[in-house]
Amino acid sequence: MIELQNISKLYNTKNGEITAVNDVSLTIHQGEIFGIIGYSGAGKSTMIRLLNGLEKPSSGKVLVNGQEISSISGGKLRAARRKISMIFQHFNLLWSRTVEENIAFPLEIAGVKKEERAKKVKELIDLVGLTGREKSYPSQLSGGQKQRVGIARALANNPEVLLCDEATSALDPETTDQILDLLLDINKRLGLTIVLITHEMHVIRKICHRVAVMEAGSVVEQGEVLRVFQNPQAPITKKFVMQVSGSKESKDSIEQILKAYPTGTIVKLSFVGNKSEQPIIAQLIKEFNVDVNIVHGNISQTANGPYGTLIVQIDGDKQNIENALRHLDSLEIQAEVIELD
Ligand SMILES: Nc1ncnc2c1ncn2[C@@H]1O[C@H](COP(=O)(O)OP(=O)(O)OP(=O)(O)O)[C@@H](O)[C@H]1O
Repeated sequence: MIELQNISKLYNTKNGEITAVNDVSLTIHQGEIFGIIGYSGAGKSTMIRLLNGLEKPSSGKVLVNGQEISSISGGKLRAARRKISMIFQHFNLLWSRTVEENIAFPLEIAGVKKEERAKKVKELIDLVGLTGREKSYPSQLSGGQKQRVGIARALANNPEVLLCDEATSALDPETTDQILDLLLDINKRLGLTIVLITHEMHVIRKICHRVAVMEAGSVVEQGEVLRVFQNPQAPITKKFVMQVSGSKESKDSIEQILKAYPTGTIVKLSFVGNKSEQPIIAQLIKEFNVDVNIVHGNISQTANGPYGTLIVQIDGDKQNIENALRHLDSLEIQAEVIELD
């Protein structure tokens, strides 16, 4: 439903030309939650502005529902943009208006009649869990509640796409999780397509179906979140995955266990879906007559199911270890022998 075809965006600055986005092609399907992750300066904000038609690409096309956002202007662009809504890191609420007046604002602009407006505002307040806070002003709300107002306001005109610009970056971890749960719920209930930009892999892991990783204006990797977690390719993707998989601790643990058990083979197992629930370790010990020490383990839930890594030391007869590794391979569990460098 959203297609970016060979998009580039150049800016002329007094220090010369800057390529903010460099030949990016992406397809975002209807009803999915698509994440764009990158460090500061990677080009994420520029991408969002290209998606909602605030900026025109220097070359390439942006298509939303078959309509070329990048080439229309005036009334046509305004009509197309009504179907694309946005929430922001710092909420962008009107401070002199109450919760219900903030949510009613886009409906007023669209010319919706008073009675219908009140009905819609009530519905939205219920949807985002703000019942009882209708008459509060933004200054009287917590960060999470402010973002709930932002979400309700963004949904007022029944958009087809919700763009989230670092929507949880100003929130503490617990509130972040609550807002992400709300976005997931809205995505499921309304079938709304959500595109979010973030620098936090936790956000991607928790709610996105697919992800694009950006570095210096380019998309260096994209794919299903589970696949990217299990098998990151680009060095920057590996760094992002490390943010949530605790690989740093595992390196320390491996050093410790190598000191304690200088024999055997250290293996990192990665598994997805219900393979993470099988009694794999018990099987290895029973069937292949090897000892298995658990060094480090971690299971994460993603929007597409569980993803786990387990680092183990397998010890015993060399042939038995090889057979055990072959068995893991046949279960389609990724087993990577690791050594410290
Ligand atoms: N209007 C502009 N004029 C000139 N350069 C710009 C403009 N907007 C962005 N840039 C440059 O383009 C590059 C990408 O910026 P962008 O804001 O899209 O990155 P980002 O990933 O969103 O980073 P951040 O999270 O820090 O905003 C940067 O080098 C930035 O300085």
